[in-house]
Amino acid sequence: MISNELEIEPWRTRLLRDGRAQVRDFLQASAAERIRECLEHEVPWEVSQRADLAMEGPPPAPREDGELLRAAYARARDGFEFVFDRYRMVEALRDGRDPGLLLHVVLDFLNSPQFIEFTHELTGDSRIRMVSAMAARYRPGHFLNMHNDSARDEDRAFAYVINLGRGWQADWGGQLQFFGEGGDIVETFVPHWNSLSLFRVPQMHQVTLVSPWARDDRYSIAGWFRR
Ligand SMILES: O=C(O)CCC(=O)C(=O)O
Ligand SMILES: [Fe+2]
Repeated sequence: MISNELEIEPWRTRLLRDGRAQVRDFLQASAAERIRECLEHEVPWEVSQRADLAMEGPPPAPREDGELLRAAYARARDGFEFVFDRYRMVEALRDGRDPGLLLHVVLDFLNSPQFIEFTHELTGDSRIRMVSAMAARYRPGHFLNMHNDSARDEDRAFAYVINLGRGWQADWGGQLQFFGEGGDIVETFVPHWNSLSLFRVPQMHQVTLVSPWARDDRYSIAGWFRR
């Protein structure tokens, strides 16, 4: 599933130095295509908002989500907020939902001895023992504002994002951005097709609003390498 051409050493050095890196052409091209097909046509998406606002059923259609977005933007004035569509891969596999969905195979692969060994080599952290995963779809107007990924009940070593939006351009929004001490943006990762964004946790970051003129949705599989 991972590209045979991937060189690990340069990325490991970069991660040690900067605490973040973006690897291009991460998956084998055919795997990236097949997973993207699954994300686009087979996944039963749900709206992801803050837990206290849980919404039942599928997300509203693009032109019918104005009210949901306006309410989220209003709440975002007061603090941490996000809206995007998600599919909780770990829970779905555990609960036996959606049999035959390719994402189940992906989750098993991410937790195979072979992939866990790869996370050790890539990050230099040999205490990583599992990989969590969720699929995400950011449509125009979706966003995830500033947060640091720390969690009380999980030992998250690194966050990862496999980006599967096609031909993503820097002016489509949906950028993964990192904040420095002074509140400036210190690095931006454009979610290029089939790239792997990787960063040490905790670290302040955001996903900027996806533009109305984006010609694709920002699809991804993301989660944490956990100890
Ligand atoms: O999609 C991304 O680039 C980052 C997502 C993220 O920060 C998260 O899900 O916590
Ligand atoms: Fe995050």
